[in-house]
Amino acid sequence: MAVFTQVSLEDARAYLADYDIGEVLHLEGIEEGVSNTNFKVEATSGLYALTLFEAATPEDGLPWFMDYTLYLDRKGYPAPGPALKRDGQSLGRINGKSCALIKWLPGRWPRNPDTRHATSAGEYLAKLHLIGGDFPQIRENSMGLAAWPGLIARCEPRAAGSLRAQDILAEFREELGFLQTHWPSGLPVGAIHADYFTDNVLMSDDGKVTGVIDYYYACTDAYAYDLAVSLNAWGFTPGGQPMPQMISAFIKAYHATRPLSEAEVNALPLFARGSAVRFTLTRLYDLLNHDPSWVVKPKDPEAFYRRLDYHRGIKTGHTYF
Ligand SMILES: Nc1ncnc2c1ncn2[C@@H]1O[C@H](COP(=O)(O)OP(=O)(O)OP(=O)(O)O)[C@@H](O)[C@H]1O
Ligand SMILES: N[C@@H](CCO)C(=O)O
Repeated sequence: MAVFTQVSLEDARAYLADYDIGEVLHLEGIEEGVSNTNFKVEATSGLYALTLFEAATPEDGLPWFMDYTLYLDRKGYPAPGPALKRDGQSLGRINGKSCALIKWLPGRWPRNPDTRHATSAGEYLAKLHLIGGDFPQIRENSMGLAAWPGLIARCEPRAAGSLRAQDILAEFREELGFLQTHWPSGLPVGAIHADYFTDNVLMSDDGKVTGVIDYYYACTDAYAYDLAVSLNAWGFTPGGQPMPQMISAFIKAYHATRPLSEAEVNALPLFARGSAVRFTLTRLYDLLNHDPSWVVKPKDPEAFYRRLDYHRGIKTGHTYF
């Protein structure tokens, strides 16, 4: 469940009085999600999501996230742009947390995605880069290559009690050396989503993208890195086994919409290794610091760890096609 902070209908009405959204009719806590508190808001002017930002979302990134999603929304991309208060602000505070009222987007994220879903998702990732890539504000990737040594160090104290975690961290220290030496540079860079997982892509019943949500890791980085993150998210079974037909459907649709340069294709295996390390580490950190009394279940780091071996065996990015 993802209602970490309670908000009553009265609290919400008092806060939302600063917006021109009509009367607030209904407020419903959203069970899904692991990072922030979300409510569905029904007002006479339509549906919205009220998000309260919890500790996992960096406070100093909030203005960037709001401006970026507003930019995307205004350019016609299906992003949940923030509603603005009468004073023009998109951010506020409710019950001690920073919050935003954002557009409610239709659709449901695909529970059992097939190549049809992967095709539409690949097309919309490319559109995100084409439409929003030139967003003029810069935000460093706080979960990029430079952050991984620190993430390993933060996992280490808790890993003392787990031989498996120690093995993974020892291997990652070596892998990191390789990634740092070979990390591609000089590729096209712009605003990227950086967390384009199936549960962040809403779709219609016929498998077409209707909304892309959750921009709270978005940043300025290589488009090909965003593609590698997404291939890891869409192209593997929940247990971490590759599904080459899903990888192929996703990358072909991406390439048909935003053609990749040869240098970008060549960078993909390394970027995919890096992204496998990134998500294994954040999941491992969450698992090592998990308190069994918490209702949110930690995600499985092993499933991401398994992706690493697959990408190590890929000699050229053309294999993904
Ligand atoms: N703008 C929106 N439009 C429609 N549905 C939304 C919107 N925002 C959130 N939701 C719904 O709420 C659920 C949880 O939201 P979200 O994934 O953003 O939670 P989170 O805790 O911030 O993220 P995560 O679990 O990925 O870290 C989504 O799966 C979606 O069903
Ligand atoms: N998408 C991430 C979690 C939230 O960013 C994961 O699956 O590990």
